[in-house]
Amino acid sequence: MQLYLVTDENACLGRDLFWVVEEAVKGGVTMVQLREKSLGTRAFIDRAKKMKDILLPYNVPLIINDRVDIALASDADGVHVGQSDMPYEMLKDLLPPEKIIGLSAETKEDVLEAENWDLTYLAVSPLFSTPSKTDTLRPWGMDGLKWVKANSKHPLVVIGGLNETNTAEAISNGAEGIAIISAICSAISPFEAARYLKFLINKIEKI
Ligand SMILES: Cc1ncc(COP(=O)(O)OP(=O)(O)O)c(N)n1
Ligand SMILES: Cc1ncsc1CCOP(=O)(O)O
Ligand SMILES: [Mg+2]
Repeated sequence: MQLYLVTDENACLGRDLFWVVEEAVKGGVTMVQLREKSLGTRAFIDRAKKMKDILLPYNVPLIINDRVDIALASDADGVHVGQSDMPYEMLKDLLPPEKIIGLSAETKEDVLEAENWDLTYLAVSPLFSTPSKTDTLRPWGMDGLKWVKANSKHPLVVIGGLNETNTAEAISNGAEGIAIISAICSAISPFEAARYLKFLINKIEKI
């Protein structure tokens, strides 16, 4: 079960992004996605390399949002793409076979199409509506998650509005990864927020 931190510098309340990420990892985050929407290519590569150096001692994989070139240049562990990013077939050709590939599914059609592909995970996106990303289609909701679980062969990550109040229910309905921006990045203590979410995940895993 993954506690998956997706970064957003704006959500970090003016605190250093690397500090926020390392605190979250110390608290129990098991995977990190570097999500940069306005950084130039060179600055993105530099940031990815620094992030990788920070994550390496914790054995936490680094995923790059959207950009396969940045993932290759920084030797990150994988890429997350959405429905308007690089198509799966091209990604598969460009990435070494051991790299992680995550894909967002926004519709039932996306879920069924992804059955043809060899993904590391499929993201149910967004599970709930969220101010952290507003250019989304209709949220799946818990009933939508149940449908995806019944119709997909892939491990499922949920994203959008996840926090300590709904993590357990998402796991009971089939999520194998909980992806989060604000409930960790904007927490007073990213360490404590991650620790509590990890505690909830461990608790439900034991049931
Ligand atoms: C884990 C995870 N799930 C979904 C998304 C959203 O990806 P996408 O639809 O490509 O939107 P952007 O993040 O690129 O704005 C994600 N990043 N991570
Ligand atoms: C990147 C992304 N993709 C779908 S929802 C979302 C934002 C999730 O942010 P939060 O955890 O703050 O709701
Ligand atoms: Mg994208």
